[in-house]
Amino acid sequence: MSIEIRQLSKQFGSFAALRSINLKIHSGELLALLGPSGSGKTTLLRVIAGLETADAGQVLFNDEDATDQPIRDRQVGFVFQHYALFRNMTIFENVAFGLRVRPKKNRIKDQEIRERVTKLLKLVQLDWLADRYPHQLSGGQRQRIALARALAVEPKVLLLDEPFGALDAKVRKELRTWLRRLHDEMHITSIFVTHDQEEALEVSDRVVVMNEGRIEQVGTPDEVYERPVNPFVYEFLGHVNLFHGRVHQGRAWIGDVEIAAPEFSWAEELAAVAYVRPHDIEVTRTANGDAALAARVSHVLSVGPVVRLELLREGQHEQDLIQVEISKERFRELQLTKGDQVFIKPRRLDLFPHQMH
Ligand SMILES: Nc1ncnc2c1ncn2[C@@H]1O[C@H](COP(=O)(O)OP(=O)(O)OP(=O)(O)O)[C@@H](O)[C@H]1O
Repeated sequence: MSIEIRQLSKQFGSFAALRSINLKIHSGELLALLGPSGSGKTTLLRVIAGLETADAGQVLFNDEDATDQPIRDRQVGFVFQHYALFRNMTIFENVAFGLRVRPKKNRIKDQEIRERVTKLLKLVQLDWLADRYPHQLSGGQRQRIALARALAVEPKVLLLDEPFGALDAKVRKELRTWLRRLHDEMHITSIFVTHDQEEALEVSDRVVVMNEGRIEQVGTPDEVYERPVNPFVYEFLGHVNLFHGRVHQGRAWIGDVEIAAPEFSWAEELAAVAYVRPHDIEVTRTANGDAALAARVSHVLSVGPVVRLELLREGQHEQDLIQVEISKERFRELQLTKGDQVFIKPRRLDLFPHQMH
């Protein structure tokens, strides 16, 4: 089922939770709604579900207007952050619930319910827990059961609101991979809300970055990470270093370091902010006669294959530490320890002249 959102707006009193949202979700896609707290992710999900009505705009399912369609006709399945499993029912009965409460004319036979529930429990790899009660399961297991329960009624759309939000980091990671695999098997159009960048980038086909009720950017994980359209997306997706500089006729300067910026050939003496990812900074022991920025190593974190350095530029404050990532091999070559002087140069950067926003 494809979904289209047209010019959707929603106010709570005088507060605008959604401001004229437009979005197309392809059939069979796994889409992440990513943004800071209060950016409108849950509200958008609830409007798509029919749990909330918008003040203006439309929701289309398979090109048909579903804006006024009641929730029971929308064929959506939900999974929320806090597993709302029924405590007094076995896991089996929890998954069967949606099928048992159907109106009589749509209800399937007991034998068929049994088969379908067993199949779903196998799908979420928890068929061995069928006779247990929710309190006898771990948090991660309960979320998988919540998903099986949502899938039982064969929804056309699956909506997940911070499904792994209440779980610890390790379980979250496992469930992410698991959700991705499950989606690849089922191909149900799915939208999940998260404020965790890594989760959105790792799991989804496309990411929708939201901020203050608006969509800032929509794209594949690679697109939004590698080519953010504005400073907000840049800062929201992973670590980024900010350098202040200037642009003039296709050249940019950060301190004495000069970098080609052909896309700004029109610029005349503009102040600019340069965004540089930690792995796009080159570190050397000596300046080799080139213009470079002098800095001092203030912290080294060398766990794993990538070494993270925190550097303090000369004349800058502690709060302006520069994060750099280099390979362990390069780190060994440089033999750096805390307090050493280094020279840095951005290898790749994105410039945002001040006048642009
Ligand atoms: N029923 C409501 N009444 C009044 N204000 C609301 C209501 N629901 C949401 N809001 C407000 O709308 C804004 C958007 O809320 P929403 O839950 O969509 O954000 P979110 O991006 O999902 O945030 P979070 O990650 O914290 O869940 C918030 O400022 C919230 O306080």
